[in-house]
Amino acid sequence: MNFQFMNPDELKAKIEAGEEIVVVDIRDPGSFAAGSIKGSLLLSNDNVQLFIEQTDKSRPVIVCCYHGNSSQSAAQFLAEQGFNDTYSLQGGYELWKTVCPEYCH
Ligand SMILES: O=S(=O)([O-])[S-]
Repeated sequence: MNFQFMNPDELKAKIEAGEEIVVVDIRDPGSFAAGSIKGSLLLSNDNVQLFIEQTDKSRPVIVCCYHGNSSQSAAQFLAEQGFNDTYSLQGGYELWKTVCPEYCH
């Protein structure tokens, strides 16, 4: 199973439709605290195992990083852990905050 790409407009549509998605953010905690996608959770080496164990693997997981590069390997990693529907957010948070400022906090 390989990851796919998702652009900010597609993610916004899923949020607005109330879809049961999981958005994870792999940036550093300071950046996450300064601004993140509404409803996202910070994923780090400290909590990734728990996340893998406790998350329904059929739910779509969207990985956010700074610019959409490192999220690709994280999305691939999660796909290899059994997640069936994983995505790398194109452009990362830097693009997200310009396209969807209403879904930032
Ligand atoms: O590699 S990254 O800058 O997209 S996190």
